[in-house]
Amino acid sequence: MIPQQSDQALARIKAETLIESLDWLREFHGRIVVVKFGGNAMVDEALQQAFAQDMAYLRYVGIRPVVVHGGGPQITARLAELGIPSEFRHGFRYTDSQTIEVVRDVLRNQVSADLARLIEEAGAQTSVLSGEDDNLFRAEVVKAQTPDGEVDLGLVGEVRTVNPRSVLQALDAGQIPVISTVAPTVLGELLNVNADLAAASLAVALGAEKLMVLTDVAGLYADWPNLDSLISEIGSTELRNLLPRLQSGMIPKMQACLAAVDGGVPKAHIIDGRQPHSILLEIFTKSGVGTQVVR
Ligand SMILES: Nc1ncnc2c1ncn2[C@@H]1O[C@H](COP(=O)(O)OP(=O)(O)O)[C@@H](O)[C@H]1O
Ligand SMILES: CC(=O)N[C@@H](CCC(=O)OP(=O)(O)O)C(=O)O
Repeated sequence: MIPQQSDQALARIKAETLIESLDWLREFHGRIVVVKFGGNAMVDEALQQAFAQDMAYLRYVGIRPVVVHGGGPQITARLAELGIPSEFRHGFRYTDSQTIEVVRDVLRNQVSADLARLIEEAGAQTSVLSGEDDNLFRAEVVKAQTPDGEVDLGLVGEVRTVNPRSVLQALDAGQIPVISTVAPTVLGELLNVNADLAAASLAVALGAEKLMVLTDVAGLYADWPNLDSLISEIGSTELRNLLPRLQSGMIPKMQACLAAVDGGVPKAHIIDGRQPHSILLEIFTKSGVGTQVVR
Protein backbone atom coordinates (compact mmCIF):
# COMPACT_ATOMS: atom_id res chain seq x y z
CA MET A 1 0.00 0.00 0.00
CA ILE A 2 1.32 3.50 -0.89
CA PRO A 3 1.38 5.62 2.29
CA GLN A 4 -0.66 8.84 2.32
CA GLN A 5 1.33 12.07 2.11
CA SER A 6 0.54 12.88 5.73
CA ASP A 7 1.87 9.46 6.77
CA GLN A 8 5.10 10.20 4.91
CA ALA A 9 5.36 13.62 6.57
CA LEU A 10 4.80 12.02 9.97
CA ALA A 11 7.41 9.36 9.27
CA ARG A 12 9.89 12.10 8.27
CA ILE A 13 9.26 13.99 11.52
CA LYS A 14 9.78 10.79 13.51
CA ALA A 15 13.05 10.08 11.69
CA GLU A 16 14.22 13.69 12.20
CA THR A 17 13.45 13.44 15.93
CA LEU A 18 15.42 10.21 16.19
CA ILE A 19 18.36 11.68 14.29
CA GLU A 20 18.26 14.83 16.42
CA SER A 21 19.06 12.56 19.38
CA LEU A 22 22.22 11.10 17.80
CA ASP A 23 24.61 13.73 19.20
CA TRP A 24 23.14 13.28 22.67
CA LEU A 25 23.23 9.49 22.48
CA ARG A 26 26.91 9.71 21.59
CA GLU A 27 27.64 12.28 24.30
CA PHE A 28 25.81 10.44 27.09
CA HIS A 29 26.59 6.84 26.20
CA GLY A 30 27.57 5.00 29.39
CA ARG A 31 27.16 8.15 31.50
CA ILE A 32 25.24 8.30 34.78
CA VAL A 33 22.21 10.54 35.00
CA VAL A 34 20.63 11.00 38.44
CA VAL A 35 16.91 11.65 38.24
CA LYS A 36 14.96 12.93 41.23
CA PHE A 37 11.29 12.04 40.91
CA GLY A 38 9.23 14.41 43.03
CA GLY A 39 6.27 13.49 45.14
CA ASN A 40 3.95 16.00 43.48
CA ALA A 41 4.74 14.69 39.98
CA MET A 42 4.19 11.17 41.27
CA VAL A 43 0.57 11.26 42.28
CA ASP A 44 -0.72 10.49 38.77
CA GLU A 45 -0.45 6.82 37.73
CA ALA A 46 -0.16 7.59 33.97
CA LEU A 47 2.72 10.03 34.60
CA GLN A 48 4.46 7.46 36.77
CA GLN A 49 4.12 4.95 33.96
CA ALA A 50 5.56 7.41 31.40
CA PHE A 51 8.42 8.13 33.82
CA ALA A 52 9.11 4.40 34.21
CA GLN A 53 9.18 4.01 30.42
CA ASP A 54 11.65 6.90 30.15
CA MET A 55 13.95 5.21 32.66
CA ALA A 56 13.79 1.91 30.78
CA TYR A 57 14.38 3.77 27.51
CA LEU A 58 17.51 5.50 28.85
CA ARG A 59 18.83 2.19 30.15
CA TYR A 60 18.39 0.51 26.77
CA VAL A 61 20.00 3.32 24.77
CA GLY A 62 23.10 2.93 26.95
CA ILE A 63 22.67 5.74 29.49
CA ARG A 64 22.82 4.72 33.17
CA PRO A 65 19.87 6.27 35.04
CA VAL A 66 19.73 6.35 38.84
CA VAL A 67 16.35 7.20 40.38
CA VAL A 68 16.14 9.02 43.71
CA HIS A 69 12.55 9.63 44.72
CA GLY A 70 10.60 11.79 47.11
CA GLY A 71 7.11 11.17 48.37
CA GLY A 72 6.09 14.27 50.32
CA PRO A 73 2.38 14.10 49.36
CA GLN A 74 2.24 10.35 50.02
CA ILE A 75 3.83 10.83 53.48
CA THR A 76 1.43 13.68 54.26
CA ALA A 77 -1.54 11.49 53.23
CA ARG A 78 -0.42 8.57 55.43
CA LEU A 79 0.22 10.87 58.39
CA ALA A 80 -3.27 12.35 57.95
CA GLU A 81 -4.78 8.83 57.97
CA LEU A 82 -2.99 8.29 61.28
CA GLY A 83 -4.28 11.61 62.62
CA ILE A 84 -0.81 13.18 62.66
CA PRO A 85 -0.65 16.73 61.22
CA SER A 86 2.20 17.69 58.84
CA GLU A 87 4.20 20.80 59.50
CA PHE A 88 6.68 22.25 57.00
CA ARG A 89 9.31 24.73 58.07
CA HIS A 90 11.16 26.57 55.30
CA GLY A 91 10.41 23.74 52.82
CA PHE A 92 11.32 20.85 55.18
CA ARG A 93 8.97 18.54 57.13
CA TYR A 94 9.33 18.95 60.89
CA THR A 95 10.04 15.35 61.88
CA ASP A 96 9.58 13.76 65.33
CA SER A 97 10.22 10.12 66.37
CA GLN A 98 6.72 9.00 65.31
CA THR A 99 6.91 10.80 61.94
CA ILE A 100 10.30 9.32 60.93
CA GLU A 101 8.87 5.78 61.17
CA VAL A 102 6.00 6.77 58.85
CA VAL A 103 8.40 8.50 56.41
CA ARG A 104 10.60 5.40 56.30
CA ASP A 105 7.68 3.03 55.75
CA VAL A 106 5.94 5.12 53.05
CA LEU A 107 9.12 5.83 51.07
CA ARG A 108 10.48 2.31 51.08
CA ASN A 109 7.43 0.05 51.19
CA GLN A 110 5.03 2.16 49.16
CA VAL A 111 6.78 4.65 46.87
CA SER A 112 9.99 2.70 46.06
CA ALA A 113 8.03 -0.50 45.65
CA ASP A 114 5.48 1.08 43.27
CA LEU A 115 8.15 2.79 41.17
CA ALA A 116 10.28 -0.33 40.89
CA ARG A 117 7.23 -2.35 39.82
CA LEU A 118 6.41 0.18 37.07
CA ILE A 119 10.01 0.25 35.80
CA GLU A 120 10.07 -3.55 35.74
CA GLU A 121 6.77 -3.53 33.84
CA ALA A 122 8.45 -1.18 31.33
CA GLY A 123 11.05 -3.90 30.79
CA ALA A 124 14.09 -2.93 32.89
CA GLN A 125 15.44 -4.51 36.06
CA THR A 126 15.66 -2.49 39.27
CA SER A 127 17.53 -2.52 42.55
CA VAL A 128 15.61 -0.96 45.45
CA LEU A 129 17.92 0.77 47.92
CA SER A 130 17.58 3.22 50.79
CA GLY A 131 20.07 5.47 52.54
CA GLU A 132 20.26 2.78 55.25
CA ASP A 133 21.54 0.04 52.90
CA ASP A 134 25.26 -0.75 52.73
CA ASN A 135 26.15 2.67 54.25
CA LEU A 136 24.80 4.38 51.14
CA PHE A 137 24.20 7.64 53.04
CA ARG A 138 25.43 8.87 56.42
CA ALA A 139 23.54 11.95 57.55
CA GLU A 140 23.84 14.62 60.21
CA VAL A 141 21.07 16.62 61.89
CA VAL A 142 20.64 20.05 60.32
CA LYS A 143 18.58 23.13 61.05
CA ALA A 144 17.06 25.31 58.36
CA GLN A 145 19.08 28.45 57.69
CA THR A 146 16.66 31.31 57.16
CA PRO A 147 17.22 35.05 56.77
CA ASP A 148 15.87 35.30 60.37
CA GLY A 149 18.27 32.70 61.80
CA GLU A 150 18.25 28.93 62.41
CA VAL A 151 15.01 26.95 62.60
CA ASP A 152 14.80 23.55 64.36
CA LEU A 153 13.51 20.73 62.11
CA GLY A 154 13.67 17.78 64.56
CA LEU A 155 14.95 14.53 63.06
CA VAL A 156 15.89 16.07 59.70
CA GLY A 157 19.34 15.56 58.26
CA GLU A 158 21.59 16.16 55.33
CA VAL A 159 23.87 13.63 53.69
CA ARG A 160 27.46 13.99 54.85
CA THR A 161 29.02 10.90 53.27
CA VAL A 162 28.01 8.67 50.36
CA ASN A 163 29.17 5.12 49.76
CA PRO A 164 28.09 4.54 46.16
CA ARG A 165 29.23 0.89 46.01
CA SER A 166 25.73 -0.66 46.00
CA VAL A 167 24.57 1.80 43.33
CA LEU A 168 27.55 1.08 41.10
CA GLN A 169 27.06 -2.67 41.56
CA ALA A 170 23.43 -2.35 40.49
CA LEU A 171 24.40 -0.27 37.45
CA ASP A 172 27.10 -2.77 36.49
CA ALA A 173 24.45 -5.50 36.65
CA GLY A 174 22.31 -3.49 34.21
CA GLN A 175 19.75 -2.56 36.88
CA ILE A 176 18.16 0.80 37.56
CA PRO A 177 18.70 1.78 41.21
CA VAL A 178 15.52 3.13 42.88
CA ILE A 179 16.56 5.00 46.01
CA SER A 180 14.70 6.37 49.03
CA THR A 181 16.51 8.79 51.24
CA VAL A 182 15.95 8.10 54.96
CA ALA A 183 19.50 7.84 56.30
CA PRO A 184 21.25 7.02 59.59
CA THR A 185 23.70 9.17 61.56
CA VAL A 186 27.06 7.68 62.56
CA LEU A 187 25.31 6.56 65.77
CA GLY A 188 22.53 4.81 63.80
CA GLU A 189 19.75 7.33 64.51
CA LEU A 190 17.43 7.60 61.51
CA LEU A 191 16.92 11.00 59.89
CA ASN A 192 14.49 12.32 57.31
CA VAL A 193 16.57 13.60 54.38
CA ASN A 194 15.01 15.76 51.69
CA ALA A 195 15.19 13.79 48.45
CA ASP A 196 16.36 16.73 46.27
CA LEU A 197 19.41 17.26 48.47
CA ALA A 198 20.17 13.54 48.74
CA ALA A 199 19.96 13.23 44.94
CA ALA A 200 22.50 16.05 44.58
CA SER A 201 24.94 14.39 47.02
CA LEU A 202 24.62 11.13 45.13
CA ALA A 203 25.08 12.82 41.73
CA VAL A 204 28.32 14.38 42.97
CA ALA A 205 29.59 11.11 44.48
CA LEU A 206 28.82 9.20 41.27
CA GLY A 207 30.39 11.85 39.01
CA ALA A 208 27.05 12.05 37.20
CA GLU A 209 26.68 13.85 33.89
CA LYS A 210 23.41 15.46 34.94
CA LEU A 211 21.04 15.88 37.85
CA MET A 212 17.44 16.09 36.68
CA VAL A 213 14.81 17.11 39.22
CA LEU A 214 11.20 16.51 38.20
CA THR A 215 8.54 18.53 39.90
CA ASP A 216 5.04 19.93 39.42
CA VAL A 217 5.93 23.30 37.86
CA ALA A 218 7.57 24.20 34.53
CA GLY A 219 10.84 25.16 36.23
CA LEU A 220 12.24 27.91 38.45
CA TYR A 221 10.39 31.23 38.34
CA ALA A 222 12.39 34.35 39.19
CA ASP A 223 9.30 36.03 40.56
CA TRP A 224 6.99 33.26 41.81
CA PRO A 225 4.01 32.99 41.18
CA ASN A 226 4.36 35.29 38.13
CA LEU A 227 4.25 32.69 35.34
CA ASP A 228 5.97 35.04 32.89
CA SER A 229 9.18 34.84 34.93
CA LEU A 230 10.33 31.29 34.04
CA ILE A 231 14.14 31.05 33.98
CA SER A 232 15.50 28.82 31.22
CA GLU A 233 19.16 28.98 32.30
CA ILE A 234 20.88 30.30 35.41
CA GLY A 235 24.52 30.29 36.56
CA SER A 236 25.54 29.25 40.06
CA THR A 237 26.48 32.78 41.21
CA GLU A 238 23.15 34.21 40.14
CA LEU A 239 21.31 31.27 41.76
CA ARG A 240 23.21 31.75 45.03
CA ASN A 241 21.97 35.35 45.08
CA LEU A 242 18.39 34.27 44.34
CA LEU A 243 18.26 31.53 47.04
CA PRO A 244 17.33 33.75 50.02
CA ARG A 245 14.24 34.95 48.08
CA LEU A 246 12.91 31.46 47.26
CA GLN A 247 9.96 29.87 49.01
CA SER A 248 8.75 26.45 50.17
CA GLY A 249 9.67 23.36 48.12
CA MET A 250 11.83 25.37 45.69
CA ILE A 251 14.36 26.05 48.46
CA PRO A 252 15.75 22.49 48.80
CA LYS A 253 15.37 21.96 45.05
CA MET A 254 17.55 24.91 44.10
CA GLN A 255 19.98 24.24 46.98
CA ALA A 256 20.31 20.77 45.45
CA CYS A 257 21.02 22.08 41.94
CA LEU A 258 23.60 24.46 43.34
CA ALA A 259 25.29 21.70 45.40
CA ALA A 260 25.39 19.47 42.31
CA VAL A 261 27.07 21.99 40.00
CA ASP A 262 29.37 23.22 42.81
CA GLY A 263 30.34 19.56 43.31
CA GLY A 264 31.31 19.10 39.66
CA VAL A 265 28.12 17.86 37.99
CA PRO A 266 28.12 19.78 34.68
CA LYS A 267 24.39 20.55 34.59
CA ALA A 268 21.36 20.35 36.87
CA HIS A 269 17.81 20.72 35.58
CA ILE A 270 14.40 21.44 37.04
CA ILE A 271 11.87 19.75 34.79
CA ASP A 272 8.09 19.69 34.62
CA GLY A 273 7.12 16.21 35.71
CA ARG A 274 3.48 16.89 34.74
CA GLN A 275 4.49 16.62 31.07
CA PRO A 276 4.68 12.98 29.98
CA HIS A 277 8.18 11.96 28.82
CA SER A 278 9.68 15.32 29.82
CA ILE A 279 13.01 13.59 30.57
CA LEU A 280 13.35 12.34 27.02
CA LEU A 281 12.49 15.81 25.72
CA GLU A 282 15.19 17.35 27.89
CA ILE A 283 17.92 14.87 27.02
CA PHE A 284 17.23 14.30 23.36
CA THR A 285 16.03 17.60 21.91
CA LYS A 286 17.98 20.73 21.08
CA SER A 287 15.76 23.16 22.92
CA GLY A 288 15.54 21.25 26.25
CA VAL A 289 12.80 22.01 28.77
CA GLY A 290 12.55 23.65 32.20
CA THR A 291 15.39 25.42 34.01
CA GLN A 292 19.02 24.53 33.48
CA VAL A 293 21.60 25.34 36.16
CA VAL A 294 25.22 25.63 35.07
CA ARG A 295 28.43 26.59 36.84
N1 LIG B 1 10.33 30.40 42.51
C1 LIG B 1 9.59 29.32 42.37
N2 LIG B 1 9.51 28.71 41.17
C2 LIG B 1 8.78 27.59 41.02
N3 LIG B 1 8.06 27.01 42.03
C3 LIG B 1 8.08 27.57 43.25
C4 LIG B 1 8.85 28.74 43.48
N4 LIG B 1 8.69 29.08 44.77
C5 LIG B 1 7.90 28.17 45.33
N5 LIG B 1 7.51 27.24 44.44
C6 LIG B 1 6.68 26.08 44.75
O1 LIG B 1 7.52 24.93 44.87
C7 LIG B 1 6.76 23.78 44.48
C8 LIG B 1 7.69 22.62 44.18
O2 LIG B 1 8.21 22.10 45.37
P1 LIG B 1 7.60 20.77 46.05
O3 LIG B 1 6.14 20.93 46.22
O4 LIG B 1 8.41 20.44 47.24
O5 LIG B 1 7.86 19.74 44.86
P2 LIG B 1 8.19 18.17 44.82
O6 LIG B 1 7.12 17.45 45.56
O7 LIG B 1 8.19 17.91 43.35
O8 LIG B 1 9.54 17.97 45.44
C9 LIG B 1 5.95 24.29 43.32
O9 LIG B 1 4.79 23.53 43.11
C10 LIG B 1 5.62 25.74 43.70
O10 LIG B 1 4.37 25.77 44.35
C1 LIG C 1 12.97 16.67 55.38
C2 LIG C 1 11.88 16.48 54.38
O1 LIG C 1 11.12 17.41 54.11
N1 LIG C 1 11.80 15.27 53.82
C3 LIG C 1 10.82 14.93 52.83
C4 LIG C 1 11.24 13.59 52.24
C5 LIG C 1 10.47 13.23 50.99
C6 LIG C 1 10.71 14.23 49.87
O2 LIG C 1 11.74 14.88 49.76
O3 LIG C 1 9.64 14.29 49.02
P1 LIG C 1 9.39 15.33 47.81
O4 LIG C 1 10.54 15.21 46.91
O5 LIG C 1 8.14 14.79 47.25
O6 LIG C 1 9.24 16.72 48.39
C7 LIG C 1 9.41 14.78 53.48
O7 LIG C 1 9.30 14.30 54.59
O8 LIG C 1 8.42 15.14 52.80
